[in-house]
Amino acid sequence: RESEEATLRELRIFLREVLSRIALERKFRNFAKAVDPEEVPDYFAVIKNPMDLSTMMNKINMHEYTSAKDFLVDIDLITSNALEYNPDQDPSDRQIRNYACELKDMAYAIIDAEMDSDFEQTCVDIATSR
Ligand SMILES: Cc1noc(C)c1-c1cc(NS(=O)(=O)c2ccccc2)cc(C(=O)O)c1
Repeated sequence: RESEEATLRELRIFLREVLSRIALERKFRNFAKAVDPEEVPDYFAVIKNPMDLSTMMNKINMHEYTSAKDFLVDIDLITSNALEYNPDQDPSDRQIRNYACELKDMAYAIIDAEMDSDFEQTCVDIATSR
């Protein structure tokens, strides 16, 4: 229905705005693009489901998110991948883990504060009705 398309359009506009705010932060620069196998040769042997902010922007534009919940699944993946690939005590592992946790917290905080729960439920209902 037209109104359903209007609702999903509004969701995409909101999710692009959330991603844009996150991607502005310098501390999240290593999550902005896919890990480069030239830079991190064994990454894709360890991490089976890579995810990054630019891939998420592409997924928004491909209409692959039908609710904020779907969007947060990929945010969680960015974070869990960073924790999995960078588990050691050394400062560089610890720093990327901290930034990954801050990215997750920022995404959840924005959505909890700015996403109307009725709007989210409407999005979920549209997805389940399809
Ligand atoms: C992400 C990520 N997950 O595990 C690790 C380890 C990283 C990660 C990846 C890179 N280099 S990269 O070429 O793949 C890249 C650069 C800029 C944006 C996105 C990726 C550098 C660093 C770093 O700390 O300097 C960390």
